[in-house]
Amino acid sequence: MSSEEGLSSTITEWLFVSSWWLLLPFIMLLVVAAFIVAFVLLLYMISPLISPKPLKLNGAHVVVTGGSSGIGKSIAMECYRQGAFITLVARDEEKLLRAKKDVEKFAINDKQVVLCVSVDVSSDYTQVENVIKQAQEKLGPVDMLVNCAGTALAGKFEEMEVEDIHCPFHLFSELMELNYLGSVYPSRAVITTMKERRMGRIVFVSSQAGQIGLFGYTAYSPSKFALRGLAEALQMEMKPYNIYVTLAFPPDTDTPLLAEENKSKPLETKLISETSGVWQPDQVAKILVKDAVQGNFSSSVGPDGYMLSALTCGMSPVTSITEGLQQIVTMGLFRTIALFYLGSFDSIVRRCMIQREQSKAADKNE
Ligand SMILES: NC(=O)C1=CN([C@@H]2O[C@H](COP(=O)(O)OP(=O)(O)OC[C@H]3O[C@@H](n4cnc5c(N)ncnc54)[C@H](OP(=O)(O)O)[C@@H]3O)[C@@H](O)[C@H]2O)C=CC1
Ligand SMILES: CCCCCCCCCCCCCCCC(=O)[C@@H](N)CO
Repeated sequence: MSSEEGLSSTITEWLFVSSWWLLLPFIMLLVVAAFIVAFVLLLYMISPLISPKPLKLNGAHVVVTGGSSGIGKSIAMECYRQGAFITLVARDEEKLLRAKKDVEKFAINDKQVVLCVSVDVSSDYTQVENVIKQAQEKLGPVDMLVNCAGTALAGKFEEMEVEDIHCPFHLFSELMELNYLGSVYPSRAVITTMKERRMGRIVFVSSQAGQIGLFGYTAYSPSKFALRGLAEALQMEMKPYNIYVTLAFPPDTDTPLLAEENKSKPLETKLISETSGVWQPDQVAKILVKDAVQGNFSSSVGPDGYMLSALTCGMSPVTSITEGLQQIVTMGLFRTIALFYLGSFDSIVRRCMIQREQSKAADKNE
């Protein structure tokens, strides 16, 4: 037997006798995996085309409504720390001046300025337009607007603000006016210049209660959900002009507003909100500013915030490949987890109701 014959018979033997084809599924799996890896790599290669160019805060003019307290003040401090010029907008002038002093502590050069303007962002568009004009004259065109002025009140639907006979739904319209229109007006006032300059950032501060409707937030949640519609529509209009919109969803944050809100918060709302904990305004501000600078559409805080944003992304714009891939992969898993959360929220509500009825019955018996 020649050596050639020997070789071919070994090959035939290997092909037909040994069970190499058992490996076939694994080989196919490998090929599929290789394709997926190549696809993801390709996506990453084109990602700079999708992701916006980061905004340079150094020397930029940042307007923060609600900048005299809480989250807004922390946002102003964070931007100042990165070299920005700040305009603080709120009503109470004394509070504004105190906040200005706090923000100025974070200066990184001696050219930086903090300007205070007192206006109600929700009552009259012309007034808002005028103060924005004044601010632009003093500190230059607005590079970033943060709409943070807002308020909250929790309570049961049928128990809120019935004492005002002229407008029984006073609270509902008030929250809509401040939280929604109070963000529309300043945004409208800065958008023309931003479009002309082909640059800018607009931030809306919604809430986790703007992602899910929660017990006690029948007035508050809608005012925060409304911001999402505004942000999505505005982003689609503004993208070709290189203007990026960020919608932030903070969890409970340790501010004067939360303290005030807690005084009258139903027990159900308290117990449900505890799920995602209480955060510090500095933590929230740092994340928000980073996302706004990068031009990310949504900004969330903490693991619950992350899950909630991935779960409720819907048709909102995607600003990075990583974000899109994460949403695709995690959607089903997060919905599964969410069902357990929803079950536990329902049982909190039921338990509180039973407890209330029992204590009512006990009171009657006395
Ligand atoms: N704290 C929390 O748990 C969370 C808060 N948020 C949202 O974050 C935003 C800020 O909240 P937070 O920092 O806690 O609140 P604060 O009450 O601490 O600050 C609110 C700021 O808004 C200003 N403001 C209120 N009404 C008006 C108005 N009509 N015109 C102009 N400025 C106004 C206030 O100043 P002045 O009264 O002098 O006008 C103040 O500077 C709100 O939109 C809130 O809904 C979202 C999620 C969680
Ligand atoms: C996978 C699914 C995860 C689900 C997690 C759900 C967590 C729900 C927590 C809701 C907290 C609401 C905070 C509202 C804060 C606010 O806006 C007011 N404090 C304003 O003052």
